[in-house]
Amino acid sequence: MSAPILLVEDDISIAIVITTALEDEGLDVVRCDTIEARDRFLAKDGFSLLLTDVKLKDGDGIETIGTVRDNYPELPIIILSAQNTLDTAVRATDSGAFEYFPKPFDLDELIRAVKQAIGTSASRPVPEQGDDGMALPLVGRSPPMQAVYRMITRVLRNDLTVLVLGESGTGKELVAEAIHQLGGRTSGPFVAVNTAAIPADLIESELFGHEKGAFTGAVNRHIGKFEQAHGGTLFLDEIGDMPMQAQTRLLRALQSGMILRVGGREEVPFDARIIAATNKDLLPMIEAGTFREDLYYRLNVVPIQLPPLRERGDDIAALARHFLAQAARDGLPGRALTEDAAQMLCRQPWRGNVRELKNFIFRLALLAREDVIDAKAVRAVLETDGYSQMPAIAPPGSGDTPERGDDLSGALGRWLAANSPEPGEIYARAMAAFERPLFTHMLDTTSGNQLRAAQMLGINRNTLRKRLVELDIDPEEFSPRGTG
Ligand SMILES: Nc1ncnc2c1ncn2[C@@H]1O[C@H](COP(=O)(O)OP(=O)(O)OP(=O)(O)O)[C@@H](O)[C@H]1O
Repeated sequence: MSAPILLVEDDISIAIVITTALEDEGLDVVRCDTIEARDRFLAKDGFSLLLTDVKLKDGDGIETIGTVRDNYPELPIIILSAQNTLDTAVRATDSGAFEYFPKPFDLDELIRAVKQAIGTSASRPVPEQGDDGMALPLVGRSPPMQAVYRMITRVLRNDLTVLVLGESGTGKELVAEAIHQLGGRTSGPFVAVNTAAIPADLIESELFGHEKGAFTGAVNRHIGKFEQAHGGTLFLDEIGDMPMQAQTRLLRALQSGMILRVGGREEVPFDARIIAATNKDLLPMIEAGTFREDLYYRLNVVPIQLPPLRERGDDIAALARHFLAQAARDGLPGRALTEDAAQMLCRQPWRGNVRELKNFIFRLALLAREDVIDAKAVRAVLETDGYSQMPAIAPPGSGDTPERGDDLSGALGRWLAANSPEPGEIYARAMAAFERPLFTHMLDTTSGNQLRAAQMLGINRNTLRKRLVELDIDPEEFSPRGTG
């Protein structure tokens, strides 16, 4: 069960309604009605979410959000307000809140936002959206993914054009599907076009359709993707690979809200939300003249940047377990993962991002000999796959970490000269060299209290716990009991 939600609300009837609704969803709620009490609770215990009113007896809930964000950077915040003004909305959004709900609000919507913010909807396979039963498996609660969810919630109630950016396999299409299914166009179709996979001479006819006789082979009228997506969402994947001529036509369509079928005489209006995606860096392409600048600005109304998997290591174990469950639903043997096995997966580089991890997990489910997959079983499949495994993080005193009086650049110089650790492993080794003295110092200061150490560091308690295991640091050694 996740940590409780802290609700700060001084209208007792609203507080009861919200608490009851959240508890009915199996969520734990702690309630208070002042900023002073809020800060006291936050300092005392870990919470999964702060749900706060604006006008409180002892101050303004938004004005003080900055301090909360500084002290608890990973805590998602949802603001509720009776001051239903644009100014409050802007201040709430600027404060970095995950979501803002003017009162009176729709309770179901609030619950949905709460679940999204704390990641429960993301960590379960979620088939609850969409009548066709299609799941929205956006797994991951790491801070970069929380930022992605925040952006997604901001575009659900409008039809703004979204540009999803990120390396291949980071989940761009999944984000587009999530926007479609959670937003207001779910009764219409979700039409995805991979512009890189269509031959250049066919792309305009694919997107905009063609009239009978428009070109040799056009024996019938063809309805293009823009029209097929009527009432729904058109997802233009790999937009960076679109030929120039098609870019021009696309720009014209976006500007006018009308399309012209190839060989057609009259423009027809289209009604589709446009979400585009690319794994390319479009700015150098604009410089090089291969991507239209005006089209870029048309598409880039709301950019959503998906982080590579290596920047959200915290999500790897959850994703791995999610894919094991998916593999079991797909008919592969049901498997579980030990903590050691999950840690080993977290140390892999996953250059192909979530897609690569997913493929690996499916192979693992197929090839493992036992139902419970341990680190040895993971290693065996990694080796058959020819993965170059990241070495274990250097234990203290191995001679491979910066020595006392030596700075990190000194150690880096030595590593580079000796080619050890190997390229590709330097970041992990440098992080270990930096984190080890940092964490031991903080544990020393807090007598081994991990929660306090994590709060002082401004990182999540679970992140600290995970890194301590990886670095083989035993917090017990710093507790008064451990030293005795
Ligand atoms: N956060 C996530 N939770 C669960 N599954 C995910 C997540 N992100 C990606 N996946 C899965 O990983 C695979 C790759 O995702 P997707 O196709 O959306 O990536 P992409 O960024 O669009 O890739 P490309 O740029 O190559 O088209 C899919 O099977 C998708 O379901």
